[in-house]
Amino acid sequence: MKTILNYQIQVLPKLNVTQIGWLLDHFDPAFVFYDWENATLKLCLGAVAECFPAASQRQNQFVTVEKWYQELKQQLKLKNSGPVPLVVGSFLFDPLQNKSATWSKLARGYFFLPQLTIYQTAEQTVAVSCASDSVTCQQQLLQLQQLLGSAVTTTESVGLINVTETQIAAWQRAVQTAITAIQTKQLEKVVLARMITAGLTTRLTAAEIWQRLAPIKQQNYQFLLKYREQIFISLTPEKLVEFQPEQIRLDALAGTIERGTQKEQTQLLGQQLLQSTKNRQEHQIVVSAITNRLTQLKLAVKHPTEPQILVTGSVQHLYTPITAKGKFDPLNILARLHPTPALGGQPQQAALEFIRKYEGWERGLFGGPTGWLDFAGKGKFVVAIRSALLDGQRAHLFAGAGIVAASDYHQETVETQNKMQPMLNLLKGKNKYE
Ligand SMILES: C=C(O[C@H]1C=CC=C(C(=O)O)[C@@H]1O)C(=O)O
Repeated sequence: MKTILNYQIQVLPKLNVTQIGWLLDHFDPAFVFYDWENATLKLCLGAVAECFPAASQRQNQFVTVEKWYQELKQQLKLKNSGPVPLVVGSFLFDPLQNKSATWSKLARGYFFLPQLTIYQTAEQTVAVSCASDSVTCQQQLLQLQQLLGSAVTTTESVGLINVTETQIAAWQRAVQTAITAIQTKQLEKVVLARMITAGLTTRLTAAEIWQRLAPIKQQNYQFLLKYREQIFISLTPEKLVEFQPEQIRLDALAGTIERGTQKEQTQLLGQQLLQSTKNRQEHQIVVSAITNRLTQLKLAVKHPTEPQILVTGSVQHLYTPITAKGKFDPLNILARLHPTPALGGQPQQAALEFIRKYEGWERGLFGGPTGWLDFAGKGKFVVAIRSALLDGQRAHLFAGAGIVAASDYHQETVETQNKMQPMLNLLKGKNKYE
């Protein structure tokens, strides 16, 4: 007999950061996603159903989620209006990379249909409770009310110890190898990333991490995914794709320069970035690849001819907003787009093989699409860069840089350092992010 999934909606008072943190600590799995573009927050707690996108290497991770999502869609009795349940989670960057111990619990990627989804906008906060029967839906809403009433702040003072990067010399050699491969036309571009590992004096809870992440007001998406006590967080400026009915919006983001301490200096550096041939080339490869892939799917693609500047907390980027219209299947779009040359390279397969061979560690969820998809034609996925994996008293931080023929490994090292800085500050508990 086919299972039926019900859901119920309840309006709530606005949640504060303490309450959000409290809920994150009380549920596993838990996911929170703050979207700076429309100032909305989605808080997803407990699982009605789960999916591990890369559980089998034989099947494409997007196909696995598509099948699971379609089954859920058939089970859901969708109402005509109001908020609806979502599926949320993270795909792996590359399921074919060699496995390491780092990503233990999250090594197959992770998606779930939440028991409770809380939508918070400037105007209202609404909870959607989902379960196989209406009594459970009610109980979940009651439990939520009780937890919200008992929320207290937890603050840990954490120190960083042993910040290590065993592979820095190897990474710089890989950058040199990439430059040679590009100069000899084996590749056009490849993105190489670094991982640093830090010991923490104490284990950080999801609540504590969210209390540090949430106040960071930059043009960044913020998310936290907790699964069996492993916590993956990101402060990413890069939207991969936003799905709206018959329209998608994307970002081409590639080409980087530092930002200044003063506004004028930042603007001057921005001008320099716009005039840099190396960065323009790095950027154009991404715009062309996205445009080609979408055109092949018979979508009508539009974008400005000149890139703009996007300023984040520690660096600034060349940025081109892209829109595409037509009929599409969201998971097929994700499968075609990921990885764009902003995270993989060009040509895509040759770049992936280069990364597998030379990067020397497992990217796991770093650089993968993370986000949500509802059952009414909407969704949004960001690229999980400027991210960190917290596992007990250990933190792994990740950041990469696009390598083209004119790259210089010293500059790419500084660039990746700058990209990691906001996450390092967060772990150190520094609060000057504005
Ligand atoms: C791969 C990362 O950044 C990408 C996104 C924007 C700019 C990039 C660059 O200029 O290299 C990268 O392609 C990262 O932050 O880990």
